[in-house]
Amino acid sequence: MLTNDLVLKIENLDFGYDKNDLIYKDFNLELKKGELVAITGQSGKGKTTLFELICENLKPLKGKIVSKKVSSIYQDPYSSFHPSHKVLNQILDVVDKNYLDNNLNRLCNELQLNNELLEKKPHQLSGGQLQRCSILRSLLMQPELLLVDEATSALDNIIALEVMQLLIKNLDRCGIVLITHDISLANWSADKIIDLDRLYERV
Ligand SMILES: Nc1ncnc2c1ncn2[C@@H]1O[C@H](COP(=O)(O)OP(=O)(O)OP(=O)(O)O)[C@@H](O)[C@H]1O
Repeated sequence: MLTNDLVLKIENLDFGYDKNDLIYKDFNLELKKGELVAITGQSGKGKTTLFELICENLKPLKGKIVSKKVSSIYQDPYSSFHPSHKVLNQILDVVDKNYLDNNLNRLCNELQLNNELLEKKPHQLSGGQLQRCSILRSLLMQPELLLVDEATSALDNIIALEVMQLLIKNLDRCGIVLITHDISLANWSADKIIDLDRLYERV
């Protein structure tokens, strides 16, 4: 159980795909509602692996991970939608109807999405449009922990900045773990940066 404002607690985590080659060794992380932690590091350092562990797709070799309600936004939005169903149906399937009725228009405006796009199937949208749909769905799910994996890299610069601002605006409701290669984005947005190349924390 997580108390108070904590949305994620990782305690003494050991993990490696090979137990003789650990990616995480005695790793600890606590995140509260309202906080954004950025995970940076070169390719292959274990950023995606951390998300897989938090989502319980992988099991720690040692230690414990506890989180509140998680939603994820991935780099490739086509991987988060079923190709043969309309985007809107794939949002309706996972979102509370009352919350959707009260928030859909506001969020569509903020994400610069028009309703007609939601009536289409994923492959009929551009990567950037579908990514904004994926962000819309995640926010409508009212997560307490939002995992964001390079989600703005498919968007052009201005929209990427606006989307990051929108995510940060939602911080009063959740905590965010952001994977990024963009050090200036990490510096600008994060309360804490974990650099997997060095595994040190800066507050
Ligand atoms: N299913 C798997 N089985 C075995 N090894 C894996 C598996 N998935 C990833 N790895 C290895 O674990 C290490 C960490 O991979 P991970 O995908 O977490 O890195 P990353 O930091 O997210 O990289 P990138 O920035 O390229 O996405 C890499 O060396 C990778 O080859």
